[in-house]
Amino acid sequence: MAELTGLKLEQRHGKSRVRVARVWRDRDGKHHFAEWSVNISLISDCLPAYVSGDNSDIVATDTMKNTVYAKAKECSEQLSAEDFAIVLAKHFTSFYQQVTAAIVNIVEKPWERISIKGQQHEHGFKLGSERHTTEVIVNKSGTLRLTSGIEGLSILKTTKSGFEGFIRDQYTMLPETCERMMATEVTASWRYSFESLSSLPLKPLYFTERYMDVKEVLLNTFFGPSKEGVYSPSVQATLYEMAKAVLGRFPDISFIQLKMPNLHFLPVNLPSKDKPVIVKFADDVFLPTDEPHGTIQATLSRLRSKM
Ligand SMILES: O=c1[nH]c(=O)c2[nH]c(=O)[nH]c2[nH]1
Repeated sequence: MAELTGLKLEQRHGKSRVRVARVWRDRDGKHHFAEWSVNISLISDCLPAYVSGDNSDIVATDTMKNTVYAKAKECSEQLSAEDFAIVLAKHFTSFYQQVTAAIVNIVEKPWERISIKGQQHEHGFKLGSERHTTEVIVNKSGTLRLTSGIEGLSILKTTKSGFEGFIRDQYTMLPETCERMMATEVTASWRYSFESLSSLPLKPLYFTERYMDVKEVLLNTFFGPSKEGVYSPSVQATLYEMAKAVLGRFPDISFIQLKMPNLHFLPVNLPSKDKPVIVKFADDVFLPTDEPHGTIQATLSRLRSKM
């Protein structure tokens, strides 16, 4: 932020959607692979570029793009999207005197190792669905804010869901039910409690493992045990249970946000002029819709950090 005469300027500049893929080859022939789309945004002292056309303090966004490839090359061991974002943010804040903070976002493409005849393939991958996301904000002083997440996690259960006891008024048509489908596309993001570069865990792939574990906790809570499942009285209640399970299980997560649209499957009834009816709904034939849909979101955080 800079004060000009009677004006205030807040600015940042960066490069979006820098796509990079990296292969790491083990000595025994196994390959590891990641594909990332990287967004970089730098907060830097480059006021003259805005007010007098003097670019001498500008880190070119083209340089930012090239840095992604150079750092990907330098990372000779497989690393998480979080750690790659940290590598980049650390570089920008330490290498350039002008840069006071770097914000790096990464979306990882869900390439999953394929299995052929039950055996993990050495170098074959197929595209999955949900995506691993991360955002890191690093300041010159070494303070950090690290957020990770999931987007596009589409999940559905065909029973053990209902919605009853809600406000009824002159506009309420929705019948109460204790038997319905429940479908959503989860967007989750959670903040880690590490607040400086020096407090980050050193274990390789720590954040990749955490991502997998958080996803598992979210899914286990949504679905319940394989045979009996778990009853959901509302998307709200299930969302809360999911968020609570994550904070309960992972002491290094201080905050989680969940967005869970309620994707409706409407009962189909086809009346007939003559009896009997053509289709009488019996929890079997549905009309899937995504418009309009309910939007339910919440954040859950600790009042005091467990760390
Ligand atoms: O789980 C639900 N929560 C709602 O807030 C809501 N509103 C609605 O029409 N159906 C549902 N279902």
